[in-house]
Amino acid sequence: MSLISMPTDEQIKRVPKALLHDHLDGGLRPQTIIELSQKIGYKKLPTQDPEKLAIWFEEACNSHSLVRYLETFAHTVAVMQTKEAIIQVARECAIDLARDGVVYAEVRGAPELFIEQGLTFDQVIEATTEGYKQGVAEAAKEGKKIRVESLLCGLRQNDKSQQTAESVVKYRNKGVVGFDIAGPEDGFPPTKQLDTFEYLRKENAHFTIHAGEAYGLPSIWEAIQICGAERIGHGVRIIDDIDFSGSTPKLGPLASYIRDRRIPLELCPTSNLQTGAAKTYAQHPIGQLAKLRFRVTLNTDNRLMSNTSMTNEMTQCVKSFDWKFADLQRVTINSLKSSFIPFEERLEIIEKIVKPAYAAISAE
Ligand SMILES: O=c1[nH]cnc2c1ncn2[C@@H]1O[C@H](CO)[C@@H](O)[C@H]1O
Ligand SMILES: [Zn+2]
Repeated sequence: MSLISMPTDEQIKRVPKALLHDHLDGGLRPQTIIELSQKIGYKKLPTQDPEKLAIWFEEACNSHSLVRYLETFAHTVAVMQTKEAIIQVARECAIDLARDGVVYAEVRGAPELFIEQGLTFDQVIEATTEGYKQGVAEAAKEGKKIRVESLLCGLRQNDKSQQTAESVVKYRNKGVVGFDIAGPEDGFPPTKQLDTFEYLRKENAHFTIHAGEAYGLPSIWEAIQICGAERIGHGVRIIDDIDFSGSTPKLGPLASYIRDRRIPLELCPTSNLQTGAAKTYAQHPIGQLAKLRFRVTLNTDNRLMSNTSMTNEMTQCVKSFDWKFADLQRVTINSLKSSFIPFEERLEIIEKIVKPAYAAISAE
């Protein structure tokens, strides 16, 4: 067997994975939500049964509407208002990712969502970093090596992005590697917060922008050409700028720019099925975009809301698009190349961890 062979389900579980787009408040364990809600007397959960709660989140998110999808975060955010709760959620996040075979993760969260009961931005950020540190140490005891870094999100519909961006600069090299802007896309263009992106560029800080998920090409164009995003969160609708009517696909100017400049797309297929950008996994543009050699990365977005994992996303890609070990390795290396950590540290993970493991597992 070799890199051009098809991995088994069990091998997919074991191959190293890298993740650039995962929301901290979208990945809680259902059991933890229930425990934390009982501790603080939060009464609005639809059920106290962890299995039923998991199903409730997934079904509530299958609405084909990003706005409805985002409403479910009210419950996770409600139980993450203390240092202890944030540490627990972040710790479990690192452990769960490590058990899923993830060796490098950039996990994002919006500090402004966790200050309802008096925490400061600094306390939220430090609790998150502490949680990852504890989770990484616990995973190491299980023999699983993972590195987790934070991205801080501003929200498109609010006005706290500048403060968040300043925190990204303050905590650079102290657990935080970049900025993102999330929230409802339609009606809240990122250009409304242009000053913040200009500030980040002046500070040489890294940032990505959610774009081209619920809204089309103009949103992607704005994120890249006006705001200066290094990566695109989702970006799935770039497919609208590719003409598939002839014998070979023809890229429009924006699609060409993104592919040829190697701008990373943080694709999250299962999440898109829920919010409506594609009907089935097999019809999701990731298959075509990977074939056309865009800088495609594979991500979970919200493991709780989408009932997914990196193993599941990889399994679906193998089933839907006949991906081989080489394709899984390519998206993993793409993620590492596109990560916001220093270049030599990306290379080290690629050369010392990813490539040797793919070579060994694919040779079994
Ligand atoms: O797919 C998405 N698109 C846009 N915003 C999202 C998505 N998933 C989560 N969030 C938003 O990001 C916040 C910080 O983590 C979440 O609270 C949610 O409101
Ligand atoms: Zn997202």
